[in-house]
Amino acid sequence: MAKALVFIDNPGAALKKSSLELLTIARSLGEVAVAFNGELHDDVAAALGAHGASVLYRPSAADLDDYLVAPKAAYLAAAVAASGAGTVLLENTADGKEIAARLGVKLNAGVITDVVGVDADGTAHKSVLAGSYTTTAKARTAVAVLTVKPNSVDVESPAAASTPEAVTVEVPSDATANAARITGRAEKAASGRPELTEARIVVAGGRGVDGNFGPLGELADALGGALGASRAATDAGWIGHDYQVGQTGKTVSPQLYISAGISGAIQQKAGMQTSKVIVAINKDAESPIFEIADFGIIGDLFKVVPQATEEIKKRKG
Ligand SMILES: Cc1cc2nc3c(=O)[nH]c(=O)nc-3n(C[C@H](O)[C@H](O)[C@H](O)COP(=O)(O)OP(=O)(O)OC[C@H]3O[C@@H](n4cnc5c(N)ncnc54)[C@H](O)[C@@H]3O)c2cc1C
Repeated sequence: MAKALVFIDNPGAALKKSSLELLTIARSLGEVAVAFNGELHDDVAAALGAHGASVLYRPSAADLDDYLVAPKAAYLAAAVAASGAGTVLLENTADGKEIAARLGVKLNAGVITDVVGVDADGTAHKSVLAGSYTTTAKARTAVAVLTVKPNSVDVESPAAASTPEAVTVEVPSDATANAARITGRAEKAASGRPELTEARIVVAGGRGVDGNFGPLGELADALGGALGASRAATDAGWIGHDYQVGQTGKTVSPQLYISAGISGAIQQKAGMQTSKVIVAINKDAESPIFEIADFGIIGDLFKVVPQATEEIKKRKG
């Protein structure tokens, strides 16, 4: 039976939705193994079993987080060899893509990034050219490495849970020798909102918010969503660059993307066009954002957004 290996870097106290999505894809490809790095809580190990993992690989070294990603790629290559996996699945984050690239070089494996769907035979679907085309690609190498965008598949649990076997993988002794060591870390203040690239709902604002993200923040909170922004808004210093969606910002693919006061330039679309449902609020009926919106509201966001928030709160009770 074909085997798929899912890499989960620092699973934390509870599995992220994006990890569950990778496990769902892995199960459609064959037998599932997980290679993780960092601490593994008992209930997370149980959740991995409940989502079909039959083997859990842990690195022999506990200090991989002290380096940039190179040693993680070396560990993962060893885990691929131990598991005999034909497909490796990682998150489509900057780190995930760098690990994938390094793994591809180490294993002479085909690497496909920005994946939004995987068929049972390993054919990957990816969104390209600012989301205006979908392409299919299949690696012809013995091992395929795929990085998958969050919110690409619905999470499913298998009928029967397994009790995974724990296996320690020896990290090659030279893995850290030439790797860049991290010399400092500063934790970002938590917003209390979901992570932008993981959120099921994103409320994004552009130049039209004119420096005031307050009403959009209230809508995001009423919906349990994340806040996003166009580059015009981040460049103006109204909100941090972390919030930027687009070609030079983050790529999001939520179930619902609410765009307010954003014109819909190609570079903005590049980061959000694969959203399942797009709602646009703009006072200019000719704005290009309406070309890709599923629902459009022509109006002043400072009138529309608070009304929507109030109505949503009322209905939620
Ligand atoms: C190399 C490169 C990379 C780039 N990368 C990115 C990127 O990653 N992300 C990104 O977003 N952009 C990016 N850009 C910039 C992009 O080209 C646009 O300039 C930018 O997206 C415009 O932002 P905006 O839509 O907020 O502003 P504008 O284009 O100025 O649009 C503002 C909109 O708000 C509407 N509006 C104004 N007031 C209101 C109101 N009260 N109520 C409702 N609507 C209102 C207006 O009708 C208008 O449509 C990049 C550009 C380049 C050249």
